[in-house]
Amino acid sequence: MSVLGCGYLGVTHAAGMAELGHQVIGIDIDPEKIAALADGRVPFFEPGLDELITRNLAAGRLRFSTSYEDAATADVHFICVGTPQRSDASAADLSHLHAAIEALAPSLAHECLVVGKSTVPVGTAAHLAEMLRVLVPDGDTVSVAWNPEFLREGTAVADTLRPDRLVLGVADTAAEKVLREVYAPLIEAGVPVVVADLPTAEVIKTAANSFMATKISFINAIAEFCDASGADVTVVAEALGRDPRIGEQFLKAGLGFGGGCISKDIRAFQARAHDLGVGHALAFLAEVDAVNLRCRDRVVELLRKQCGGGFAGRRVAVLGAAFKPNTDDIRDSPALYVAELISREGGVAAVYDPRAMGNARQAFPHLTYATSPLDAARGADAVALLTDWQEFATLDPRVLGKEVKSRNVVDGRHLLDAEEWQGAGWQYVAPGRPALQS
Ligand SMILES: NC(=O)c1ccc[n+]([C@@H]2O[C@H](COP(=O)([O-])OP(=O)(O)OC[C@H]3O[C@@H](n4cnc5c(N)ncnc54)[C@H](O)[C@@H]3O)[C@@H](O)[C@H]2O)c1
Ligand SMILES: O=c1ccn([C@@H]2O[C@H](COP(=O)(O)OP(=O)(O)O[C@H]3O[C@H](CO)[C@@H](O)[C@H](O)[C@H]3O)[C@@H](O)[C@H]2O)c(=O)[nH]1
Repeated sequence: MSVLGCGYLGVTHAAGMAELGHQVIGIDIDPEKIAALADGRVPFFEPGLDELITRNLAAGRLRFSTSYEDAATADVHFICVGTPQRSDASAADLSHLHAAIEALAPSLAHECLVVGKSTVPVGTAAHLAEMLRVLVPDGDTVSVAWNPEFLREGTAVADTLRPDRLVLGVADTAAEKVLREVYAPLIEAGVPVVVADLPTAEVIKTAANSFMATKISFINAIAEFCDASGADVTVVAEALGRDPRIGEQFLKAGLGFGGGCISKDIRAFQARAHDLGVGHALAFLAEVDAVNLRCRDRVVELLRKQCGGGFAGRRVAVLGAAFKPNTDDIRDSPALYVAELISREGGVAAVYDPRAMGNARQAFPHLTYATSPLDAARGADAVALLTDWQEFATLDPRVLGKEVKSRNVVDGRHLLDAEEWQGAGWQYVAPGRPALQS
């Protein structure tokens, strides 16, 4: 089989499929990425992925190439290219997807299945099937399926090898049979399968991300309400989460969601709803987005207060650059948004992240970069905890307290032990916990 697009999703999927015993070739247009992968070097940080790739390269089940011709003999082609937000609109940019289909089509001369995994607006699978009918020499032999992916960065390997469910979006039973064969080891191990038609499979993915976004923004809206009413959002969330109908996951308030998926997916979902004449049905997602973006500004405001009303001439230790822990991905990172605002207002944002320093430096070269949390804290007017890396949870507030100019901390991820930090003489503040701020 082939995997087209070797980014966070594609390379994990390629290695995962090889681990299941398939012969896999990963194709990408980025020659540096392919050279690194062929050499067993993963161009980003994802726990456990190096070992998976090294093992499957050595076993001869996994190869990488920049040439679509090398994918010609495969009978299943997984499409994993990016579908980012368009630069001029909230809709998804499908140009990489179209380019991949155009590049693949001339090589398709025998019966095969093209399986989309990228997250797309409903109707995309049907459009790609139409493109293939026109572009492929004997177009009838190619069918299209949609198999959306639910992996999370940071746990991508486990999510691929032990998914919660497999969604098989198919137009006929032949495609379903092929996908059941591809995933046979997982299905035999008990992974539930949901078989759907193509539009349903496409909608399942964007609905899933929209639900998670809504849950996070719900608790962040409650956090705003807590700030006004004197309640504590962490206790509210704990009590809500104990109800199995609500569930405890995705109820962590703070800085809100970022990353390369959720925000762009809820925007693309709304754009598609507008196209289909049902914009009103998903209008609430605009509010979900707005609540989420407000979280970042609310954390900036807490920091501004701690810095005496403005950032000019102040130094803030920014702990975290990745959009979440256990990844080096900084796409739409709330932490870097906050750092950037501090810097723009004349402050020094001294950033430290265990894994994302390289990416952050490249995208935000004008920020200041520290070699450790202590180095970031040296002479700081405030410490901002913005990504919930476990190594930040165990920071000793007494040790850090010796480095800073003023013992001010904003816990944007509700990670730190408020009592411990207050006991060590810090002014601890966190969104949605107003009682701690007096
Ligand atoms: N990252 C995740 O956790 C995740 C999870 C589920 C679904 N998704 C979805 O998967 C898709 C990919 O996301 P990602 O995070 O892996 O993006 P990414 O930007 O990390 O990777 C995309 C890759 O596609 C390559 N590419 C672009 N055009 C190509 C072409 N014509 N042919 C071959 N390769 C091409 C790029 O060079 C890049 O390596 C998106 O639709 C995303 O929404 C991502
Ligand atoms: O209670 C919570 C949970 C998460 N987050 C934030 O939400 C963002 C997204 O987190 P997560 O969903 O774990 O990360 P992703 O790797 O972006 O994964 C999401 O996006 C992927 C791409 O579509 C999907 O495959 C996954 O199922 C979906 O969880 C991060 O910034 C988190 O810090 C919170 O603020 N509070």
